[in-house]
Amino acid sequence: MMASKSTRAREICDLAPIVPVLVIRDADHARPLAEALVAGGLPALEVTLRTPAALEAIRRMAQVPGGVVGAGTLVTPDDVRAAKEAGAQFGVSPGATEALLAACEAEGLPLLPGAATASEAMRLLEQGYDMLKFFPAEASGGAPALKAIGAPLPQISFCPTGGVSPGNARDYLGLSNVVCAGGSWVAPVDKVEAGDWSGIEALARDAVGLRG
Ligand SMILES: O=C(O)C(=O)C[C@H](O)[C@H](O)COP(=O)(O)O
Repeated sequence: MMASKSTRAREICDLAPIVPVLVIRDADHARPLAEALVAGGLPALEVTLRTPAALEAIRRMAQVPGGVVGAGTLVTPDDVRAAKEAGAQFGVSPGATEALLAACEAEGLPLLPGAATASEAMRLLEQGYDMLKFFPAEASGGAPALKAIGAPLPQISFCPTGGVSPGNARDYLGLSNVVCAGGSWVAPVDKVEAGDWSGIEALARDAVGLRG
């Protein structure tokens, strides 16, 4: 049995029930946004590499006490190197390729790799990863699908992401193979653009209450 390569990713997923998935257009929003989410009880933050501001946002969020900032949307080895250089403490990818896994291992960046099927999850398990992102969660069958995958593969844990909302998060968080879930609803674009940091802190607090 290979040693787990997911030890650090699992620790990060254990920090809170929800990992905010962040799309940041203006790096000036990064620090107050991270402070609001951390204050609300969500310390693990995933900044998607989907905007030109993302790497600068990671740099700034990495300065926020109590936060653990990661880079999402890792697709290529160049993404991995850029994320690491910006100060990301973990990475998240929608799927997994040999090149991506090798780059994360070479850079020492803990990775939460994406899988949507039993075969994808089994291939990652063979390579030492037992904490995975279930993506796209709702489109792949939601909590019933993840529960069914977990029956024969109880040694793999998941962070479902994609379509997770306050309305369905409890369905996922109640599964024995779910450690946390990812979601963008805790940082809605209108609140970020308006600088409504207290509103975002309140959304984070509500998200923490989804477990239990
Ligand atoms: O960009 C990435 O790295 C992704 O993998 C996609 C995100 O995880 C989902 O877009 C979040 O989904 P929503 O919470 O439904 O908005």
